[in-house]
Amino acid sequence: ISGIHRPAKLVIDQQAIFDNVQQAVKRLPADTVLWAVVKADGYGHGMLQVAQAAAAAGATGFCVALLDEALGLRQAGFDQPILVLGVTPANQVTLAAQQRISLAAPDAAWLQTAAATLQNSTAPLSVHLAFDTGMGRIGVQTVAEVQAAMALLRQAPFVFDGVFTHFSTADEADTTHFNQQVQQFKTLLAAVGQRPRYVHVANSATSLWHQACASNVVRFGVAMYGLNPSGDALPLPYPLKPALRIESELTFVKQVPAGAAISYGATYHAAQPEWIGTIPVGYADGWQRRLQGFHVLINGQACEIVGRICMDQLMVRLPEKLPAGTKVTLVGTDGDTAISLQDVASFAHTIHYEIACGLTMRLPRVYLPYQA
Ligand SMILES: Cc1ncc(COP(=O)(O)O)c(CNc2conc2O)c1O
Repeated sequence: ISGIHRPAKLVIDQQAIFDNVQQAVKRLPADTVLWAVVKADGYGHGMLQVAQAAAAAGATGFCVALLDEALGLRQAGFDQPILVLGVTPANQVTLAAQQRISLAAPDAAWLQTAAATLQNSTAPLSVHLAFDTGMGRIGVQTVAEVQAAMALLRQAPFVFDGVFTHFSTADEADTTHFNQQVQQFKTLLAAVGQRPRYVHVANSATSLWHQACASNVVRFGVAMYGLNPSGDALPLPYPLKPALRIESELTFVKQVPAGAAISYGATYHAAQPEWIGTIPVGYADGWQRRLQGFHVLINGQACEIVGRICMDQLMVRLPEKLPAGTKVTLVGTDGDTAISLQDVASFAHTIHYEIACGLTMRLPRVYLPYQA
């Protein structure tokens, strides 16, 4: 049930997605392609609409986390290469083979089970062997494990399409761990022998701040949404356009006397007679309770969120009496003030990835189209 009868929405600017991808494609090293990372419903922005704009801007493939997300892209008519970055249960890989979806292979044991699952499959399974070079999540870690996997990979039912790794500190100024991962990647890559078609290591941060080693695919996620992978730790080498705004309206306005309590737990008391506005957004929309004390923008002014954030509503202190229906900006620009997803994330002691992915489906998404 999306709340189209509620004045609250996510506005996703597909032109920003298009422009961010186009800028990145222009900067790709020779013989390198960009695959758009559209997992988690496009980091909350809408998987299909992001995929459409990214492909129009030059993305030649997609990365997702789950086979189900890949199937969603295929069902929507996307025919490009799709790589599932997470571990798909090895006994459920038949659909991937049938739908020409590439799967991450985490080790030889997985390959063994996948081969048994596919013994009657008419379609081969495209796999990318995952190297764990220091992310500590999935993949082979030693030359011996690479060799064990290679013994299975170069024969039916597999098409050995790629090897990849994932850097855990590419968005940090300290490059110690990053450099160790690069070295380990080179060691494991050497054990592969003849390289597969795709060799890839780069997330957004790597593509922005590092020369990706021996890699011919960039797995472009957070920067496509216009967000700095480092938060505000590292300066961007080129500008990115944030794609997401969150807009609502005041639904109720009242004046309260000094000492009046606001919201659950009566944790806020008006210090003097105050105008209080109610906004139809709450933690069930992903606007976390810990954002109490943060602010929204109304008529270009920051208005503090007062009292506990409810499931479906929150209250703010207004500078003056304002009519119900007054526009509210939770994320975006209002006059010469702005609230970024990073601002929200910082206040909530988290990262903008989590804020974006946490915006629930109850908030309707409105798309501003791109001009190719
Ligand atoms: C294997 C892999 N490649 C590429 C990306 C894209 O990274 P980017 O969005 O920084 O460009 C991710 C994002 N994975 C996650 C992002 O946040 N938590 C994650 O697990 C990933 O897990």
